[in-house]
Amino acid sequence: MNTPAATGKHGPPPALILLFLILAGLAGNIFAPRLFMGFNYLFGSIAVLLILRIYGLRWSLVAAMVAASATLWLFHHPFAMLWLGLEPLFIGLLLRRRPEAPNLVLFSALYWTLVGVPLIFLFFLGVQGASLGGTLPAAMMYWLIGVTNALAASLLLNIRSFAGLLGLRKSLQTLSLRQVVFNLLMAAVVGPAILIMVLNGRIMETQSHDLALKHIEDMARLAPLEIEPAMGRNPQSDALQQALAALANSPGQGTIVSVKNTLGNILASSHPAMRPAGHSYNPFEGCEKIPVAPGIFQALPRGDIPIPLWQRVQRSSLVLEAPLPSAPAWVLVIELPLGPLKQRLLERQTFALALVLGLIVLALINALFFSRWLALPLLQLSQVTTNLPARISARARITYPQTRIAEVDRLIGNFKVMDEVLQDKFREITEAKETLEQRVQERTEELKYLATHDPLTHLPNRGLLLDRLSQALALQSRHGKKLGLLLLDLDNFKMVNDTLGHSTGDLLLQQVAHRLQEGVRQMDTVARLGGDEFVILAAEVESLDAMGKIAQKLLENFSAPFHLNGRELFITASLGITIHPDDGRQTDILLKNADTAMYQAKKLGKNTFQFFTREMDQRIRKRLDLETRLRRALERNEFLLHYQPQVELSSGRVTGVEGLLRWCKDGGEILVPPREFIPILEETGLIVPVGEWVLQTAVAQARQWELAGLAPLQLAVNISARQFYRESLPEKIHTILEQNGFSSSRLTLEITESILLQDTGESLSKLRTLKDMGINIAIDDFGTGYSSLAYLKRLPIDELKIDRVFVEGMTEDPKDAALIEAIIELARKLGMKVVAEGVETAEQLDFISRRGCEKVQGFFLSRPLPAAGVEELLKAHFPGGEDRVGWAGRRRDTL
Ligand SMILES: Nc1nc2c(ncn2[C@@H]2O[C@@H]3COP(=O)(O)O[C@H]4[C@@H](O)[C@H](n5cnc6c(=O)[nH]c(N)nc65)O[C@@H]4COP(=O)(O)O[C@H]3[C@H]2O)c(=O)[nH]1
Repeated sequence: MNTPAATGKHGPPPALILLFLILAGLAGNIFAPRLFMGFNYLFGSIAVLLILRIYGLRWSLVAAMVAASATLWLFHHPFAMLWLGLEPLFIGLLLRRRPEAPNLVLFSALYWTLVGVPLIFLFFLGVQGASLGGTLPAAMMYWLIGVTNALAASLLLNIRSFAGLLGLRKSLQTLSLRQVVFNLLMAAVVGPAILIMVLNGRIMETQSHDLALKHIEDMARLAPLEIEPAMGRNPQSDALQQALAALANSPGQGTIVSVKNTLGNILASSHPAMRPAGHSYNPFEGCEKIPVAPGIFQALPRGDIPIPLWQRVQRSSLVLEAPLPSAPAWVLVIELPLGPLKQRLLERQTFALALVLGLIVLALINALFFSRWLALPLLQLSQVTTNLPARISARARITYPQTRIAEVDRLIGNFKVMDEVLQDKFREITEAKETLEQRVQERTEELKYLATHDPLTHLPNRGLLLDRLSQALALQSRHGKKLGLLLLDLDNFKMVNDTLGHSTGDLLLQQVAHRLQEGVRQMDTVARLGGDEFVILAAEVESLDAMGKIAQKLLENFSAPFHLNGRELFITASLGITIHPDDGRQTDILLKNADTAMYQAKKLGKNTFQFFTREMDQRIRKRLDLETRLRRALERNEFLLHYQPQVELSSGRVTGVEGLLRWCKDGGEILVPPREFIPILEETGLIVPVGEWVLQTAVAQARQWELAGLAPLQLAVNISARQFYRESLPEKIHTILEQNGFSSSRLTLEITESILLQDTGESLSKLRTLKDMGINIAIDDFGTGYSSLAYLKRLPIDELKIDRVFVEGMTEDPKDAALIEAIIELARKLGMKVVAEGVETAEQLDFISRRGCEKVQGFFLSRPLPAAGVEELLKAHFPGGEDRVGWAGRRRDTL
């Protein structure tokens, strides 16, 4: 069924409810309780109106027709169907027009006033020919019944459990305060008014009935007394006629007093129409004979007459038939028409009805106004507070309703307070939002800035540089000028960081950035690539010369000292320059070229600048190639150790060997000299695993020689800075010594002075650990570093190795000779041994030995040899560890 209701989930099915309501409507009109005066209470329209609200107009019209069909029987005319059927149509149309105020009672009152009552008048006056006096109360009665039914339907819809039973949809389940107030106010008046009216009607009816009964009983008592003397033996006598007429006149108009025989023929009658005598007379003809009291009956016109009950009652009479005591063959018939009595009653009833109707109309007006007065401020409040947050956020002015109802006024007051609080909160939120947005914007700007700038120096970062570079390249290619990219790297910046701390390093970088910016043109870009690398993008440069001048100027900017945390620091930089379009056309290639050139500048002794050249590129490529090959060399077993003997001058014995790394092809042919590949190993960090391999191999070899019974040798192994600073170095050495069963006292680690420069604290503790393990420490290339000699005092050093450069020049350069003498003297005084490196000639050997140097090492005595070579040498010349064959002496004597 396609009805608007049918939403009840737990109640009976909607179709069943509808059917029930239709039948209830019919029953309400069939079993209409009698009120008074023959009026019945037709309450079928309650069900019809319920159907109208729940199932809509169509079904209510059907229900109205079904319910009104009962009036066919009640009024014996189909006309009533019209006014009963029109009611839901009228109300239904009004409901559609005013869905926001579905006031059934008001709409019903309007219907009955405008349509129902005129139709009733038309029907009773026009069709049935009833009197106005009889129709008026009927019209008022039907008005009252109609409005009361509408009120009952409305109240039923207001009752929660009833609404639930009917399975009302949500919109009907919620109640309108105005409606409820209206209904209650109406019910408070209509209920008692109708009740009083009905009771009053009933009482009056009973009274009038009793009065009529008393009349007829009185007459029945009086009649024999009056009649008998007058009748004699002749019923036709005038005296009897006069006595009957006198009797008939006594109770009131229209009473017929007759005497008839047992056959029912009139003998005498007060009514002239009954005469002449002999007519058959039956007062119950065409009537129902209703017993009222012993011997007294009501003659009520039969129901098949097409008039309503109240009209039939008006036309009824009370009839008494009793044989005369003195002449039992004669029957006294008294017919008392109830019409005049009922007429009087009707007039009084009409008055009462008019009063009640007036009262109800007043109640209706009052309920309408009162409910509106009560509910209006609430309605207005609900309207102004609909979408309150949105209104507040739109800063809309809210005009709150005013009322004299204290509770509602308080509610409105609460809303106002809430509104104010919300306004405040909203303002706060808005302000907070604005602040937040501002912060987000600032932060976004900051992040944008950070994404393109270096936070330390505030210079453009690599990203921004590349961006500007590509823009500049695009512009440059249009107007044909050159563009220079200068890559600047600070010299020994790591040392500043390591020795003076990172914050000083940062300060230096900031000052460098400042100087660089001051040293370039406005149109140029200074960027920081990271670490201590800066790039200057010099646009529109005329020539290479101009570029050189820029580089020179930049370097000169470094001539003044930097002031860092109260210290003065001189720092230099190395610059690599590349030119667009000569050296390349792409950003990454130009950057790489500048880097290559800078690297070259470093190699050339730092504090200088270099232009990029193709050869540099090739060299770099070669180096890269070397690096790649070196990475694989360890796995491929391409490393090898050579050992250079060290000879003790006092005994002429080979007392030690220095392990030296070689990179060989399969056949043993040396691939790259150590001085070329070892720095690469150091730079790449490969020196750490390779150095470990060296230690392992050298120790294993020395132990092998020991086991082979060769003279015990002191094994010297070079340790690079990276290796030295590895935390695990002592443990590693310990393991290697352990694994090979080699004494730590036979191992000498050669470290360079640069190691000691880096972190004295750490190097001291590490040296102590190594020393405590029994290992000897030698300072390699002594004299070439820049360190102060103070460390010699603090550090546990056993040996100084005089660098080859001094030995090389000592025979020609007295300064070298003096230096060597000084070193030997210094070592002796500090309790250290001295080893002279790079002794190539007998003269050098002689010079050195006369100066008191303990040990020598050099090509003059022996080049670094493969392990087998060392073995051969030892076996051939020092079978018992001594130079029994005078090898050392001969070597000395060869020159
Ligand atoms: N012209 C000349 N040279 C002589 C003479 N006597 C010795 N030499 C060379 O002088 C270098 C001595 O080693 P170094 O000063 O420690 O200098 C070493 C050392 O610093 C480093 N090195 C070599 N092997 C290793 C190693 O296993 N580990 C580490 N970290 N560095 C190593 O490579 C440097 C060069 O090693 P090599 O080329 O083997 O060069 C060796 C040796 O062949 C001589 O009379 N005349």
